[in-house]
Amino acid sequence: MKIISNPDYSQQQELLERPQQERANVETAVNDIIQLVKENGDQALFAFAEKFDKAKLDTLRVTEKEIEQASTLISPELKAAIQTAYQNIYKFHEACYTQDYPVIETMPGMTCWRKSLPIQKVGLYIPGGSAPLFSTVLMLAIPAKIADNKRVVLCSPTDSNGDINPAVLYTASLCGVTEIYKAGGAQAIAAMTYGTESIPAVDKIFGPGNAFVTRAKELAQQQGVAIDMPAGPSEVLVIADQKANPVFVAADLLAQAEHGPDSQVILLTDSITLAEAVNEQLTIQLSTLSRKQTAEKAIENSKTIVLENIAECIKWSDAYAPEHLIINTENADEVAEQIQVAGSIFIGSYTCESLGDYASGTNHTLPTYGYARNYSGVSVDSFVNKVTYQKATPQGLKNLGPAVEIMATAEGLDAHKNAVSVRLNSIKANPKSLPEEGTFKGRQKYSYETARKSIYGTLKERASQMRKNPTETEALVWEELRNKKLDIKFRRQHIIDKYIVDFASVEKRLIVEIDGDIHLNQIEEDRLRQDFLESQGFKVIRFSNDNVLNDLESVIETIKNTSTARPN
Ligand SMILES: NC(=O)c1ccc[n+]([C@@H]2O[C@H](COP(=O)([O-])OP(=O)(O)OC[C@H]3O[C@@H](n4cnc5c(N)ncnc54)[C@H](O)[C@@H]3O)[C@@H](O)[C@H]2O)c1
Ligand SMILES: N[C@H](CO)Cc1c[nH]c[nH+]1
Ligand SMILES: [Zn+2]
Repeated sequence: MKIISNPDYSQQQELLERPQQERANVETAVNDIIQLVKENGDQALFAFAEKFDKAKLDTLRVTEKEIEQASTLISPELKAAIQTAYQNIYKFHEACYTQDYPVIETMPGMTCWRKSLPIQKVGLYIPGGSAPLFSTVLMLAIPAKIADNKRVVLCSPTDSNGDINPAVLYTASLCGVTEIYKAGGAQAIAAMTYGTESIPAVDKIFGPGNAFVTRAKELAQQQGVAIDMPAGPSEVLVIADQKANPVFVAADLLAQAEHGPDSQVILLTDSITLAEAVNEQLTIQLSTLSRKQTAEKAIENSKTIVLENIAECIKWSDAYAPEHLIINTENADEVAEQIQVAGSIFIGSYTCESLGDYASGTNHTLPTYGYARNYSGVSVDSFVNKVTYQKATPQGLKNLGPAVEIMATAEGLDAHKNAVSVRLNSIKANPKSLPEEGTFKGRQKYSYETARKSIYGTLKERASQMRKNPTETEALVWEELRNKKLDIKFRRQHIIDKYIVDFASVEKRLIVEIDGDIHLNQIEEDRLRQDFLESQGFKVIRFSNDNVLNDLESVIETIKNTSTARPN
């Protein structure tokens, strides 16, 4: 690999340039392909399968039988490995996806919140030209599963027998994706953009691919279809110091070089000795690779840059905005902290990129070609839309309306102002007809009025189970509270927004919680819960199991006094 020693900043842009993609040829080819798919639908897809994949197809949808058969064609070891990866990826993606948002009362009576709603139809592209990337199925189908998109379709090219690689089919089915089509390249992207007789048009297209796929995705955006990001030829940048093992560094560079001749790998180091040792290793390791020629071509586009120190390497790495960044230095954690721009970061000499490519848990669908500056890798968030909600009570409108009227007038938008004014006038004209703030009438007394509607179904089931199986202390307290024994109507296991509280008097805005030992481990969680409940106007009193078991009488006395001290 070419070694450039101590360049100055004026050379930075030129040295960090990606290999020029053949823009003009790709552009013309992709435009023609898109046009033909738009005009001729499935027929165009059959013709392109024959032209590019040498496959004669008569249907595009993969049958159930083909999916079942695929499972018999791959080894138990591979299945077990895929399942290990599945679990890690699922665990990480589920944990990073925050579905619950706080309900914020921006002003008294004006509440706002935000919720993730799954995108209705999504299309996953799985590359299959030079290698069948079944690992990419995990990276796209798992977040789709967590997001719960209504329709998930998958396209991938076939081999010359007209078969999609069995590992791709097995993994798709493991992730619950069974609507699979035999279509590759720009034509698959065009099919998911416009729809054909067999393949549906989707709302958003995901997945990496070669230059044709990436360009087609960019063009799809002009037709109102969203895409995850430009995820083109794989690339890696390694920052390594003199202590790094040159065998490891060379292996990491080759791991991405073998993806395609258009891949690029960069080594930034402060040690010429390491740079030379890595070059020796590249020669040794290249000779053993099955994809030697591909990797060799990529290495021709690649370089080692020797800089004054690791601080300089960090600056140059940020300027390159790598898809993958491996930090193989003594103080790798500190270096990682200082990085500002990268798709995914691999820290320390044992964290090779292959771990993330397959199974660490993170996503390998990442922005290439410098797009790490402004795009993130795929996550569950990529599969949902965040919808905002707001609700004003009459008091909320009275509190906020006048400011909106003034702003609308200042913008010269009378109709906007009127939408507020007509309501304020109606409140003024009929003040008595309005419900009192904070009171619950008739059927509104039930949980679903205080629960968050979107999760009420789930919580209702849970609350009902909890009512059937109370803890010993809950049962003791309930005996004293039930049937308005304290002249207060209490509900047990009552749902308020996303929480189930032990006992609540909605009318008195009083909540009683009995804390078991588990609460010792969730102090922060309890605090957030309490803050929220208080923000909704509830007073929360807590008792420990011991309080209840040792002195139930004074527990009940406290509840009685607290509640009577807070009139409606
Ligand atoms: N950035 C990421 O997150 C990421 C992840 C995985 C893979 N990748 C990259 O994905 C790419 C996969 O590329 P691939 O080629 O192996 O598979 P691919 O499935 O993207 O492309 C194969 C298809 O390209 C089309 N094609 C081939 N030659 C063509 C031509 N001359 N004109 C028009 N269409 C043509 C064919 O239809 C073929 O089926 C690699 O570059 C790899 O580095 C990137
Ligand atoms: N390195 C690729 C992401 O850019 C992902 C991959 C799949 N299989 C092996 N590697
Ligand atoms: Zn890879």
